[in-house]
Amino acid sequence: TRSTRPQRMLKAVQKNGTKGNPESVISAIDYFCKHSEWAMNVGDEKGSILDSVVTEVNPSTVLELGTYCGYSTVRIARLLSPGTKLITLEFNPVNAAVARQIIAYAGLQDKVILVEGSSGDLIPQMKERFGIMTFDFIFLDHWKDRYLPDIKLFEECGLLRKGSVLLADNVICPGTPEYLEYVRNSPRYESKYYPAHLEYTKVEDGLEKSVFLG
Ligand SMILES: O=C(NC/C=C/[C@H]1O[C@@H](n2cnc3cncnc32)[C@H](O)[C@@H]1O)c1cc([N+](=O)[O-])cc(O)c1O
Ligand SMILES: [Mg+2]
Repeated sequence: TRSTRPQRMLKAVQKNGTKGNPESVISAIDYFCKHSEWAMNVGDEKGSILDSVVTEVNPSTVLELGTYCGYSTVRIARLLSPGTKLITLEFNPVNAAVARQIIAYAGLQDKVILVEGSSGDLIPQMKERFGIMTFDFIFLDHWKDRYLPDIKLFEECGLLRKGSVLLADNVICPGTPEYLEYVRNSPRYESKYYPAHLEYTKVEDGLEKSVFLG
C-alpha cells in the first residue's frame, strides 16, 4: 500500500539529516514540510517559542500529548538536562513507529519514553507506570477536542503542582475554544498567549502557556 506522509518524512530525515544531530533532523523536517509536503509539526516559528519555554522551565518531568512524527519530541528532548526523560503519548502505531526512528536518528532515544496508547487511558496510569508524582511541563498537540478533557484529567489525577506549566499548540488554528475559555477563566491558572502562525504558513495561530496555581 502507498506510504504515509510520516513515512515519507522519515525517508527525508534519513536522506538529508545527520545521524546523532538533532538540529539537522529538525531542519530536515522543516525543509520537507516547506518544499515537499506540508505536515502538522509544530514547525520552526512556534518551535522556537516551545524551545524558549522549555529552557525557561528546565523541567525534570515532561509529558507530550500527540507525538505524531516526533518533531516536537526532538525539539524538547534536545534541551533537557542530563538524566531527564520526556514521556510522549501516541496512539497511532504507524506514526509511533516513524517517531521512534526519527527520535533514534537524532540520537535522543535515551531521553524519550514513547508510549503507544490514548491520553485518556494513559494519563491515569502515569503515577503507577512511571513513578511520576507531578509534571513540571506538559506540551499539548494532539486532537484538539481532547485538550479540555485531558487537562481536567491531570487535575483529577493530581498530576499538577503549583507552577506546573502547560503549553498548548493550535489554540487559534485549528483552534481549541473550550480549552482556551477554561484556562483563561479558571482561577487555578495564569494563562498567556504567544502569537505566531500555523506551521509553514501565514495563517494566524499561537501557543497558550498556562501555569497551574495549585
Ligand atoms: O490536528 C492536529 N493535530 C492532531 C495530532 C494528532 C497526532 O496525535 C495523535 N493523537 C491524537 N490524540 C491522541 C491522544 N492520545 C495519544 N495520541 C493522540 C494522533 O495519532 C496523531 O499522531 C493539527 C492540525 C493542524 N492543522 O492545521 O490542521 C495543525 C496542527 O499543528 C495540529 O497539531
Ligand atoms: Mg499542532
